[in-house]
Amino acid sequence: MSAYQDNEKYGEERVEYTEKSSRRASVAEEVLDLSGIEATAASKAAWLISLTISQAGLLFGYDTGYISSVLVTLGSALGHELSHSEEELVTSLTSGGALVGAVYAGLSADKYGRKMPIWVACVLFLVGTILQTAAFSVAQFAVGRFIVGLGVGSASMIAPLFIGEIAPARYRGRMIAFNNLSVTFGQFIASCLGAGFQHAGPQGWRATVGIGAIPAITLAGLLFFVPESPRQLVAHGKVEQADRSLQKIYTTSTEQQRANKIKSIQVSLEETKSVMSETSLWQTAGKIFTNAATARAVGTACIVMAVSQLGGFNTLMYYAATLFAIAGFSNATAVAITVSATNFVFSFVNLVLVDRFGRRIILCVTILGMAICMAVAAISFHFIPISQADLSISGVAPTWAAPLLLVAIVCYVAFFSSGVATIAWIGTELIPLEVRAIGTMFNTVTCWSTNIIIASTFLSIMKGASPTGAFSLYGSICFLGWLFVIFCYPEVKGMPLESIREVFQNGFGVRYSKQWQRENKHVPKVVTQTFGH
Ligand SMILES: O[C@H]1[C@H](O)[C@@H](O)[C@H](O)[C@@H](O)[C@H]1O
Repeated sequence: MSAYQDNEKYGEERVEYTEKSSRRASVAEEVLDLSGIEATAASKAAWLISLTISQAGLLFGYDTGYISSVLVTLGSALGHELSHSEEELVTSLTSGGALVGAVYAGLSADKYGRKMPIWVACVLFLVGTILQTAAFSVAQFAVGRFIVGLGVGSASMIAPLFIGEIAPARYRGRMIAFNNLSVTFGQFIASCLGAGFQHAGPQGWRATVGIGAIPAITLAGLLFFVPESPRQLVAHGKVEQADRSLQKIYTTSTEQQRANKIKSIQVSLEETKSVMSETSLWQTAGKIFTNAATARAVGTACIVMAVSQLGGFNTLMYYAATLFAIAGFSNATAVAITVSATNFVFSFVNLVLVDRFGRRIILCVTILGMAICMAVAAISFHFIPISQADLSISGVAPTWAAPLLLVAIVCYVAFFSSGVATIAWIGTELIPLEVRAIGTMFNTVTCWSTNIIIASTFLSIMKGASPTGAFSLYGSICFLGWLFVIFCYPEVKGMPLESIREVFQNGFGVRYSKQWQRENKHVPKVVTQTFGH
């Protein structure tokens, strides 16, 4: 059976599946018309464009990744040694900035297109980086961290959205997962450079921070060669430009196929507009909570995002070197590389597994794994004598305790990265179209607000409740998250949008989705997944 026939057969089933609602059926037919263009090979340009935009992810990763090594190498370069609360402040200010940046980018993206917010992010990255690199006071460093955060938030919101819009449907999952891979790659590079520049003297950290300016400049330059999102161009009535942009992405497409694609974009824009124009932004947001099915869909995405953050991963990303120094490792910045390296390597694993095995089974296995690893880390800490007053080592630990801690942390990161790290972002596929934009923003806001909680309380919790207490807390959150997934997370792998809507109609749809998966096991998947931050 040819790819086209496959699509046709699949389309028929999809239309049948959605015949309850004529409006949904008509949307399915619109999607059917795209089978031709979606079957054409993705051009080199499409990949190059995604690669370029993914640099925004790299910047997000780099700027959240270097703080771990910088905290332990700053010394008194900012006038005095930082107290634990100052460390928490400069760390969480980037998350705070990201929260503001994501909201701003989310609200203005439709007005200014996708490229402009990325350019703005590049400028913010650059200004924030210069301020930090040249800082001799905590205040200047803190302001720089906040400004960089604004860029991180904007990048975390726009890059996946942009990629989702230019990517041919067949490659969308991989292209967006690639963006997350760039985040983890940025974090990995940051920890390697941080460990390297530690040996360049007391001001070496300035080089680690300053290097972040390079990708910001190259991204700003390369962006001139990237076409604006066809969806954005159509939304602003620039149909001819949209056609040229599509031609670059689908090089072997015919004029008719591109016309169909543009028509389908117009239909989907109309749908969104008719819902949005009859209501204000707040009313649209209100819709999420007044419609039980929508509330369940958005709630599920946000809860999984919250688990990904409150489960404690970023305490390791931001404080790994501090933590390993507390646990008695002599070259803590080098040991901290294991965290970012594991994170990077296992995001490849997610990329390979997520469409094959589905989200639910991966989450069930990996979140439980995270909970168990946190419990082992808590037990290891129990045997390492740490004074709670100043988090310094105050005795001799059994020889197995620190290595066991390291193994537990590495396994935890592997579970995190191959599962909930990326799936938390993919979760926006659960959100119905009419509230997708605002729902996606809720998801991103959930990410950064829970991230702030983690980043600004880690050292205080370690001091107040002991390291064992802190890690038990994160382990318990993972365990609760696991229970949530078991009872409430439906499997929507390969499901058309119209069916995802049905999933949440009567409850969380775990059983419904299982049945759907069984019935559609052998149906080829085309134009079915939506991803995006
Ligand atoms: O998906 C990303 C990524 O995995 C990063 O490593 C992590 O720092 C972020 O918090 C997360 O949202």
